[in-house]
Amino acid sequence: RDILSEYTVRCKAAANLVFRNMAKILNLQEEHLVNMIGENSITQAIFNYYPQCPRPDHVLGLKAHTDGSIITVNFADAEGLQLQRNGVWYNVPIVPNALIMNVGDIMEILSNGFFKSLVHRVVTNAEKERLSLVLVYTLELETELEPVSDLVDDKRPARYMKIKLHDYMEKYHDTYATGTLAIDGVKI
Ligand SMILES: O=C(O)CCC(=O)C(=O)O
Ligand SMILES: [Fe+2]
Repeated sequence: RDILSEYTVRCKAAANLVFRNMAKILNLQEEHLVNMIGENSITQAIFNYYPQCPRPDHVLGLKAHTDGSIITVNFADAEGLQLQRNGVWYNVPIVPNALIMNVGDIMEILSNGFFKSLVHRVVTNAEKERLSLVLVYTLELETELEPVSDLVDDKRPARYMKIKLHDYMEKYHDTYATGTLAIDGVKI
């Protein structure tokens, strides 16, 4: 428990570094996202265990989805994670001592679509079991989600409707079950 606690504190520092750089890319004040997220941030730690599977051609470890997070930080002990780009699946390599970070739905909404939530999945492996520790950075469920006002103007109107995170997560779980993407349901 102590190790996990220390790990989350250290990853928060890494996540904040990413939020500062994302803010810069968006031409916002460097601390804009850190401050905004800091006020009501929640971190969830999820362990995923994928046993060896004799039929990887028939069985997925985790089906295609985006994360309902701001960003997700993933530490895995083997390959298996795949990301989708332009309809093609790519393996995410394991780089020693490196973490995998991906943008989630909340960041796509906050950034008014500048950053896109990553479609990803996990494939199974006949020879190896696999373990991943996923840190999901999210917000209090009462948070009203909408694009950052500085990123909305006449030239680039809001591309996502305002929605309470609680209601968004309900859509998220429903669409996860049906295999569609919740983010598509809040686009204007
Ligand atoms: O196991 C992994 O590497 C990814 C897990 C994942 O995508 C998730 O928990 O949302
Ligand atoms: Fe995921």
